[in-house]
Amino acid sequence: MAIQKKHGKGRLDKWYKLAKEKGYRARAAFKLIQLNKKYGFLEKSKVLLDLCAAPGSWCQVAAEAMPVNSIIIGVDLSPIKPIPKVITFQSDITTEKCRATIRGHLKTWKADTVLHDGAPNVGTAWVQDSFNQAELTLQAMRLACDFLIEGGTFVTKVFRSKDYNSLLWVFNQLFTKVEATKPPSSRNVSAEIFVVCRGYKAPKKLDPRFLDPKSVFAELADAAPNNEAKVYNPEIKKRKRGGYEEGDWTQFKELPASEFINTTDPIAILGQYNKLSFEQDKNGDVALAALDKLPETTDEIRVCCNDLKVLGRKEFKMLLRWRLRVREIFGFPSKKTAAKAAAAAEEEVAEAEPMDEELRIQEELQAIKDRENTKKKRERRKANEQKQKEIVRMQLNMTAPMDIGMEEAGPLGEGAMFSLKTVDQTDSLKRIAKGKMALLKEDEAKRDRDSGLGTSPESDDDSDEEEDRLERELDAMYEQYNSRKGERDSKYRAKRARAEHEDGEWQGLSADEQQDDDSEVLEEDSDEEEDEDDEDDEAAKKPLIHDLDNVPAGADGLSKRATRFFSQDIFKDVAGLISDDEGDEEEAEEQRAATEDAADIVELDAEDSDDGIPSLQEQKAMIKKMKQKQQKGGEEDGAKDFQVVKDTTKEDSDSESDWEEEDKRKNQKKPGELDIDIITAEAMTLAHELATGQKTKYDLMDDGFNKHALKDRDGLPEWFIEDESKHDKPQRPITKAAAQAIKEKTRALNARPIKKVREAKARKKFKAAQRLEKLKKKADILAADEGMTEKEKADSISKMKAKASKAAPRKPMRVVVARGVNRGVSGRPKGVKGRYKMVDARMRKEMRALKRIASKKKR
Ligand SMILES: C[S@@+](CC[C@H](N)C(=O)[O-])C[C@H]1O[C@@H](n2cnc3c(N)ncnc32)[C@H](O)[C@@H]1O
Repeated sequence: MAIQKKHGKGRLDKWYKLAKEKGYRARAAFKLIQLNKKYGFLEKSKVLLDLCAAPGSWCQVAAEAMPVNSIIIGVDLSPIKPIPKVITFQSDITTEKCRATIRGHLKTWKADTVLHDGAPNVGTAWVQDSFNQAELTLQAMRLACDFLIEGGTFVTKVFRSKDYNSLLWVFNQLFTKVEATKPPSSRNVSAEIFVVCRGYKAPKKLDPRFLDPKSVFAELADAAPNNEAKVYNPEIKKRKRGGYEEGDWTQFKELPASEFINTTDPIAILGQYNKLSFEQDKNGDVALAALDKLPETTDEIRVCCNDLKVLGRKEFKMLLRWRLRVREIFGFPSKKTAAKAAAAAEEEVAEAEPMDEELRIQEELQAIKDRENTKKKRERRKANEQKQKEIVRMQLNMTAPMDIGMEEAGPLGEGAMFSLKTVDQTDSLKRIAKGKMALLKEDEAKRDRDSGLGTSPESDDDSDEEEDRLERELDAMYEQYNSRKGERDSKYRAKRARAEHEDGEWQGLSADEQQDDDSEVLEEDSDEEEDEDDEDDEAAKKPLIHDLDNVPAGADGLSKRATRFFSQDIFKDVAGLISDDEGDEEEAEEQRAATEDAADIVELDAEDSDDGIPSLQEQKAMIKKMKQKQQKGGEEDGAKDFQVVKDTTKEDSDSESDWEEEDKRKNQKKPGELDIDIITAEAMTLAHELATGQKTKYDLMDDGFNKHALKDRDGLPEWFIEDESKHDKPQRPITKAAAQAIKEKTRALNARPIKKVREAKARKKFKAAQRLEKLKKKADILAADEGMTEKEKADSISKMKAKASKAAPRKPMRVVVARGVNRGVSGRPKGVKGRYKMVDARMRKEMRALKRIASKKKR
């Protein structure tokens, strides 16, 4: 039976064909080629371990790319056909036997790179089917940890699943750089993604939990429910995709209201339960009965307690306030009473053991100082809160900056709320990005919650303060929610940053922004932090914020912005722009002269913006200068090498190239006008978007960075390049109007006669001119003839004119029937001169019949 080829998912795609053509055993080879192109780990490796290597295309690629005499070991459940320069064996990578075999092959060597492209369910040992991909990856990493050299690279395939983040977290603990990427040859429909982990930390002792699937994958699944969010932000309801919580199969949860009063964690109750009930049997809980009778337990409170799940922020606050009041009535320890008790105890101690006079004064002073400090702190906090509120009001155009004294310090001034002072070092920023801040905040929040809502004796003291705090937290959470919502959209974020940038006020990323950007990187343990490598230390010393204003102007007189722009690599070879320090003196002198002229123009508006890109005027000025210089240079060079001669061919063809002349005249640009012709609908759409301000130059720059930007086509076959060229560009939008405009333009172009017709017309014109010339000469001779009367002369001239203007009669078309010797003849049939038309007998008959019918109808 013929082997049936798989066509699902477009299995036989271009990568498949290319793999066949290049002799790779699987299309997967290109994934490794592309990963290596990006990260370049193969060329640097001398020892490589390929886990799950069958059929062996990765080994083939490794053998090609790694230095000669490298050691390559491939292992798989399935057998691997021998590959030159590669050691292969059949084994299960999750077994001890496999580890021992690898050790036997490697001896004392360590691997520079470990590859893993394993996928369960595809091997021959179906016992392994239950093993899921994430666990297999963890097993592969276990082997990597055993055999990798310090600083080594581990490349693994991972599937985007719920375990993905857990795996990334583990990778981050063990490697200094972890990046996830999807090479172009990986099918878009596949959930696979490749993680390249570089810089193996090679810890002396590895916590076994890192490699234990149970602890790695369980950790995140059992995250504590965020009751605070439920209570403080009840409007945002998250669906629980996992269904019921483990071991808790009841949907509706009820609790006696007295428990809510007693509890030390009211937030948890409000977040978890559906109802706080006042109902009970006779002789039930006395506290609940008393609570039921209290005047504070109003009808409103009862209604709220009846269904906690429908409550909003306001109602939750009301319940919390009610709890505090009831606790006071019931005589629960509060902040005030606890403070009093503490003071009394202190006094008692003081009485019992009278202090030395000096010590006492000192302590008193200290106490006064402490009191003052706390008072100041409170005031500062209040002022800050006030300021924040004012800022929000200002953003809503409700107040002016002077109302809150912002005109002096500015929003980033000293002591300002959004000052970047705290994150001006890369390490601080990294810490924040890695989630330290989040942990800290969470801890603080937890502490606040514990102390603020009843756990500590202080908490119940001052209900006003409590309310204030609640209010603040609720406001802050709402603010956070709003800003997160906006910032989740990267486009919005980029736009906002750009807007700030353009205003010249943007001074880096805020901690929050950075945190959001790196949200995929999980928090690190503080112990691990100490393990940060030298590279990080070095980076930490580098300041994060550079003062762009203090960058000195270029020595060549260009503005800072222009200097930075023209110092890019692409301008390296352009003479006359930026002189090379090491270049020869004369050349530098010449170039300086040219750039100085350009700088005069460029300097005008370059000063006030610092985005590193010259404005359009600057660029135009530079281009103009460059052109002038090139022209000048060209003329000079030309004068040296060539002799300028008159173009005689031009004269001859003058009459024939009238069309071209006309075209040129039409297309001639005014001085300073750019030579741009919009010929595609995409370009037209883009031009329109630019003109109407829907797109900016920054958007264009952003668009330039896409997955097609850095494609290399060296060594690829023609058919592949041809196929690629159809799809390897970003799909730009086209508007209906732009497409229509281009259609019109093409139609107008098509309406113009083609070159041959133009030439024929020109020839005709030329001949007519010749005839006219002849006629003129004859007319002159006639006019000079003295034997003719004036009338005779006039008649002869008009006859000559009529004759000249009369077109030569067209020779009739000859119809040649494709029969006999003429059957199947291509080109002119033998013995036929002049215009002809080949017809077959049937066609001639049909044409005659048609004529007959037409003439009959006329009659
Ligand atoms: C996608 S293929 C690898 C392709 C390979 N990278 C190449 O370039 O040819 C996945 C391989 O993982 C192997 N595999 C799955 N579970 C394994 C295990 N527990 N031990 C060893 N190999 C395993 C399968 O046998 C299969 O050959």
